[in-house]
Amino acid sequence: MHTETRSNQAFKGKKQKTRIEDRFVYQDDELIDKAFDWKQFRRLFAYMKPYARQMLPLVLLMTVLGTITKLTVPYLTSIAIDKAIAPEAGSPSLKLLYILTGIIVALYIVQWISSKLRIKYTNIIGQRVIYDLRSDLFKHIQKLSFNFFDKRPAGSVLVRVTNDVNSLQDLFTNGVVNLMIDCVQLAGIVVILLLINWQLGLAVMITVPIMFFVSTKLRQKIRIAWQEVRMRNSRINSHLNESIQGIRVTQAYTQEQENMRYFDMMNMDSKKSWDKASAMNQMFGPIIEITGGLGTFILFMLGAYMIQSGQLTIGLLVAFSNYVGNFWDPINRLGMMYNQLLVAMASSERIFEFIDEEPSIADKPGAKPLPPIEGNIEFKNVIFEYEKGRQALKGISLNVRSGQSIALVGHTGSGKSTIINLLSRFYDTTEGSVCIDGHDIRDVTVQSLRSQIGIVLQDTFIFSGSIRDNIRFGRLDATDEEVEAAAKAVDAHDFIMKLPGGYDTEVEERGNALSMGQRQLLSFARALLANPRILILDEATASIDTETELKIQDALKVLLKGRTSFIVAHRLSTIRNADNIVVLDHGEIKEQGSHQQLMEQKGIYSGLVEAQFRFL
Ligand SMILES: Nc1ncnc2c1ncn2[C@@H]1O[C@H](COP(=O)(O)OP(=O)(O)OP(=O)(O)O)[C@@H](O)[C@H]1O
Repeated sequence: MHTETRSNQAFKGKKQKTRIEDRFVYQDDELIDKAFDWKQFRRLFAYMKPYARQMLPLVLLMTVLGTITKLTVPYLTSIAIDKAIAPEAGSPSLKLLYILTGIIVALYIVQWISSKLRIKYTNIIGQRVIYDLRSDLFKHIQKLSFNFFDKRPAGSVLVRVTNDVNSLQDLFTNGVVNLMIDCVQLAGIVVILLLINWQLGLAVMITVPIMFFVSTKLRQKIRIAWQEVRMRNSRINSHLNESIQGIRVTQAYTQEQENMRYFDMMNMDSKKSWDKASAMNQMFGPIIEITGGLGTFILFMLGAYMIQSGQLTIGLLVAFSNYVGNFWDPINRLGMMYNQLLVAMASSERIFEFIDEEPSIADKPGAKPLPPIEGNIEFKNVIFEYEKGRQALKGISLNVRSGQSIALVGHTGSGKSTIINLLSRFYDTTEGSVCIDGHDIRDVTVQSLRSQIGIVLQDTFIFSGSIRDNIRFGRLDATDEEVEAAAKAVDAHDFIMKLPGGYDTEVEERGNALSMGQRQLLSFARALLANPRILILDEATASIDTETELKIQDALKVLLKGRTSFIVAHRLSTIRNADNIVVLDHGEIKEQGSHQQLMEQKGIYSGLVEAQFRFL
C-alpha cells in the first residue's frame, strides 16, 4: 500500500522524459569500478582461506608442473634442430630425434593432466567461495529490518544477490589461478630468455611495457563499455520484473503500448551499448598483434645478425621465438586480470555494504527470551516517526488485558498498521515504550517475542509448495492431523479437498491459482496452528465475501478465543463484538470503548458506522 505512494513521490516534480529514463536506475548499483582497495581485497580473499589451505598447495604444484613442462618443450625443440636435424658438426641423428620427440609427447601428457587437475580444484575453490558469499549475504538480508527495505527497491536487493555475486564468480574460478599461472610463466620465460641470450632477451622485452600499457588502458575502456551493457540489461530485467508483476494493472488500464514504448527504449539502449562494446573488443586483437609483431620484428632482425656473427644458433632462435610467442598471452591476461579485479572491487563493496548493514531491530546485549506470555499489553505514550519529523503516531497510550480483543478503526493513514508494526517490533518506537506482561519488548529477544505473536495480513503470502506446507509454515513440527484440524477449524478443509490433489496440491509462488478468500483461509489455518497468545488480524477479512465471513465468524471465534487480539478492519461489521474499539485519527486515539458506548457517544465512530450503512 505504501510502495505506490513512495514511488509516486519519487517521480513527483520531474519531467515525463527524465521520469521514464530514471525509472529503473538504482544509483548505487551503477557504480562502474572502484580504486583498488587492499582492505576490501583481503576481506574478499578471506573467503578463500578455509579451502585454500587444503587445495591451494595442490593447485600451486600443478601450476608449477604445467609451466615447467610447457617451457621445456621449446628448449627441447632447439636441441632437436641444433643437434639432431641440422648439427653444425657431424651427421643428423634420427635416434636423438625420436628420443626428443618421445620426451616432448610425454611432457605434453603431463601438462594435460596437470592442467585438468588444476582446473578441477580451482573450480571447487571458486564454487565454494561463491556459495559461502551468497549464503552469508542471504542470511544477512533476511535479518535486516523493515526500514532497510523501505529505502530500497526490491530489484536493487535482487541485483546484489545475483549479478554482483556472479561477477565475483569469474574472479574466483579463473582469475586467481590464472594470475598465478601467468606470474610463474612470465618469470620462467624471463629467466630462460636472459639465460639463452641476455642481449636478445632485453631487446625483445622493450615491447613489454608498451604491450602492458595498451592492454591495460584499452581493456579499461572495453570493461566500462561492457559494464554499460550489463547495466542496461539489468534495467531491462527490472522493467520486465515490474511488467510481469503488474501485468493485470497494465492490461486493465490498457497501458500495453506505453509499456512497450519503455521497453523499446531500453532495448534499443542495450543494443547500442552492445554495438559499442563489441566494436571496441574487435579493436583489441589487432592492436595487441601489432605490438607483438614489433617484438617479433626486433627478435628476427637482431637474431639474424647474431646468427651471422656466430653468437646464436638457428635452434636457439626458434626456441626464442617460441618463448616470445608464449610471452604475450600472460601479459595480455594480466591486463585483463587487473580490470577484472577493479570490477570485482565494485561488486564486493556493494556486497559488503549489505553484509555490514546492522539490522536496526536486533537483540540488546544480554537480552533474555520473553517467558511464555499471558498477553497483557501496554503502549506507554508512544511516538513514532518513519521519517524524521513526520509523526505517524503522536503519543499513544493504550492498556490491553490478556484475552481482550481490540479493534483499531480510523481513516486511511491514521496509524493502525503502525501500531501493529510496533507491537511486533518491526520498528522501534521513537519515544515511549511497548510492554508485554510488564516486559519492555526492546529488552527481550526478537525471536521469543515474534514466536508468540501471530499475524494475518490482507495480502497473504503463499509460498511455492503444497497447501499442507503453506499451513505448516505456522509451526514446522505440526503433524498432518494437526494441519488438517486447523484447516477444518477455520472452514478451509472443504475447499482444499475440492482441489485436484487435496492438501498435497502444489500452489505456485504467491498462490495465483487460489482466490484471495481461499488464501486468507489458509493464513487463518496457519495462524491457528502457530497457536500464538497474541493474534493480529490486519484487514484479514477484507477479501472474504460477507456470506463467507458470516460463515467463518465461528472460525474466527475459535481463532480469537482466549487470545489477546488486535483487529484492523475497515468493514465495521467485523469488529462490532470487540471488547474495546480504538478510534484513531492522524496518529492519535480519539475515542475508545465498546460498540454500544461509542454509538451512544455519537462521535467519529458512530459517524463511520452510519456512513457505511448509508453507503449500503
Ligand atoms: N514505511 C513507511 N515509510 C514512511 N511512512 C510510512 C510508512 N508506512 C506508513 N507510513 C505513514 O505513516 C502513516 C500511518 O500509516 P499506517 O500504515 O499506520 O496507516 P493505516 O491506518 O494502517 O492506513 P490504512 O488503513 O490505509 O492501512 C501514514 O501517513 C503513512 O503515510
